[in-house]
Amino acid sequence: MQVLPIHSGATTKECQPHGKLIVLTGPSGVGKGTLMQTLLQRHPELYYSVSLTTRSPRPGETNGKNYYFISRSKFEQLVAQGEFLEWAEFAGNYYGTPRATVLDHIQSGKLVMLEIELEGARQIRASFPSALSIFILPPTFSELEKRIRGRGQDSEESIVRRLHRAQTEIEAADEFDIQIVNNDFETAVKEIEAVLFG
Ligand SMILES: Nc1nc2c(ncn2[C@@H]2O[C@H](COP(=O)(O)OP(=O)(O)O)[C@@H](O)[C@H]2O)c(=O)[nH]1
Ligand SMILES: Nc1ncnc2c1ncn2[C@@H]1O[C@H](COP(=O)(O)OP(=O)(O)O)[C@@H](O)[C@H]1O
Repeated sequence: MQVLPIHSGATTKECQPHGKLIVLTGPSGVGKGTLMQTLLQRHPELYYSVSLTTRSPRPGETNGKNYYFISRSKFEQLVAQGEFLEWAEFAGNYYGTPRATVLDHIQSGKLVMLEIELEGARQIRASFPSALSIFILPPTFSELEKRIRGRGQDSEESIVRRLHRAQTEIEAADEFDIQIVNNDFETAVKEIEAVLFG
């Protein structure tokens, strides 16, 4: 009689490849979006989680690519339904990370990238301790202001709110796993690549 082997140890679920959650945070204008774009171009295997926001699209922004642009009432409904992994209000608008798509992609073995502000990054640290968080710092505060103004896409009111918030955000840099100064752009990309890919 043939005896069937008894399997112990890992379940089927545990045998599946597991991805990782990577959080990129830092003040507005520091270069997070530009760094992320470059990383995605160079590493198409990364999965970028497109957030939902109540902010209006900037010229050139596309629904579903940069953000999903939705109304405040829709956003609040999704919050009530528990659809966000994290969410926060920033400079008068809501921003949030869709829970289901992110968890699905981690489960399927992807490196999932979030580009989010401080409060959301703190929520991820609390609810997802295995996530790796990277804080992007400007070389100086005046360079940060130069970048936000140079981008030329925000109203004066919005710029002032972002700069005010930036001071608090920069003070929180040490809460995160890794700090990278985005002074020379290419150096900063290489430093993030070293963190992601060893
Ligand atoms: N908490 C949270 N913050 C987000 C999310 N998506 C974007 N943000 C952050 O919200 C802030 C404002 O984003 P945005 O209006 O696009 O302005 P920008 O970062 O100055 O270009 C930035 O710090 C983003 O990183 C999200 O899903 N959750
Ligand atoms: N290392 C850098 N040196 C100079 N300018 C930069 C650098 N990184 C990004 N920038 C510029 O700074 C501005 C803000 O960058 P952006 O990616 O929109 O920031 P964030 O997404 O953090 O708000 C953009 O005009 C971008 O081209």
